[in-house]
Amino acid sequence: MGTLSVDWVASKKLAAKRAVELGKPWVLDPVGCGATPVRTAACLDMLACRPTVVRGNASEVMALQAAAVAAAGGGGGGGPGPAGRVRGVDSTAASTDAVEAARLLARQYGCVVAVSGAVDYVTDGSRLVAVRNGEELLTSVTAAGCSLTALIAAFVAAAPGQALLATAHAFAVFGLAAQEGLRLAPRPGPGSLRVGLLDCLHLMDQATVAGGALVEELTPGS
Ligand SMILES: Nc1ncnc2c1ncn2[C@@H]1O[C@H](COP(=O)(O)OP(=O)(O)OP(=O)(O)O)[C@@H](O)[C@H]1O
Ligand SMILES: Cc1ncsc1CCO
Repeated sequence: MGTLSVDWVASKKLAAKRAVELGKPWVLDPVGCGATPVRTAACLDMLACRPTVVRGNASEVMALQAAAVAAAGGGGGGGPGPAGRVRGVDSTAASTDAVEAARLLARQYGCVVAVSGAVDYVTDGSRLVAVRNGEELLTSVTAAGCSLTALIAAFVAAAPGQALLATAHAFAVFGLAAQEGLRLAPRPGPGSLRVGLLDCLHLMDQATVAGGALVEELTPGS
């Protein structure tokens, strides 16, 4: 979502609508959804433009889902509840708490919804995939989540028919790059992590992904 100036919001909507017309996937990152009414309304407006994937932290996904239900005239308009309350752009809830909201949102909008956290969850409303390649220090790197969203967009653009698995593997690659970046860092802090993450994303190879990606399908019966 970034900055919500009038021109930016209008531009985002035009870009999303054109992408849909051209059959190109796009990803919504509902930054700070639930933090202010203006941000929530803007996120809902973007959701109506039919993203291929929504990627947020637990609080953002729960707030967006509650707002989507309210907008559709259903109950639940009273906000996301204590677990999903948003403090600025950071999550105050665990990703596990947002799985059901993610599933409902994915069903309502026919998109993939991904929740980042200690375990990352990705769902298309039917299937559910967990990714366990997280690195906790990433939460101290500003805009790590936004960068992850950009990586998801690249993966989904490369495999548009497989948005669920492309999203899950973007999480895995991002986490692996962070872990390796931290291992190679001169000091174990967020500044060094930021640089190490970029280096390791650039140097990522197939063997590292094949050997390290912890992507697990949790769909019942799978
Ligand atoms: N508790 C945690 N333990 C391990 N990894 C985590 C944890 N929380 C988040 N991550 C990882 O951090 C990355 C960013 O996710 P996060 O949920 O912090 O996004 P965000 O809140 O949208 O970030 P930002 O606001 O900085 O853009 C993801 O790759 C996720 O796997
Ligand atoms: C939009 C934006 N600008 C800096 S950080 C950030 C997103 C934090 O999630």
